[in-house]
Amino acid sequence: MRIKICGITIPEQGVAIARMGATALGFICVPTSPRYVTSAQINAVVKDLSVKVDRIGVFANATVEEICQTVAEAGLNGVQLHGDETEEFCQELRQRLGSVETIKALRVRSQEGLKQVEIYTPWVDTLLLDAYHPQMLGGTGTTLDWSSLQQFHPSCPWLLAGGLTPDNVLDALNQLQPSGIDLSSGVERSPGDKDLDKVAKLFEKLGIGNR
Ligand SMILES: O=C(O)c1ccccc1N[C@@H]1O[C@H](COP(=O)(O)O)[C@@H](O)[C@H]1O
Repeated sequence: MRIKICGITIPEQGVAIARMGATALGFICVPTSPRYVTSAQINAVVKDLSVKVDRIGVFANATVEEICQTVAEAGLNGVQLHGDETEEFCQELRQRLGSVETIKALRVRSQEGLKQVEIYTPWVDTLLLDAYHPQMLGGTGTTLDWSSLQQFHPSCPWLLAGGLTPDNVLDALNQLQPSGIDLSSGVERSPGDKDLDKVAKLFEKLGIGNR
């Protein structure tokens, strides 16, 4: 199962989290976020990584040009679109990015919102479900109603996000079988400052040892 730890801002923490067993590190490229990092800051993390780990940039309503520039500058191999990007936008971006993974995040407000899923699947590699929050785009710590997702079986891989913590992750995984999980605020001391004890507890709960 993929395990993405998102909102990395501090190089030593990114390196430690990758060693603990994360399969992906997420970098918030949304300027309004308290977890925002520049390409130079992402490079400072990526250059010290000694294990293979995906490097995902999180964008919201950025332009294709802005995303492609950051991907090239920061050495990302995946992008997560967390805003109101249309399926046409995903199609254009995917053509431009070639082998870089495209992940479309859907902020689920109701069962009705899940109907959007099939319009995106032809144009993205992976879907991500996050909880809807009226004021914030992401990193909210709000959980989805997992029981309502038990029939969610999209035709492409998907990541479960939204308010996951070391304490509730097994509960979520007992109800759902996502291709991966994505945690941010649930393993933090404060926005962008990861709590390595919480991250270690997460991997312990998942039965994953250091790499
Ligand atoms: O984390 C942020 O600040 C952020 C800002 C803008 C878009 C997405 C953001 N984070 C994403 O939110 C989800 C879930 O976070 P949490 O576990 O509920 O704290 C995750 O996919 C992050 O990539």
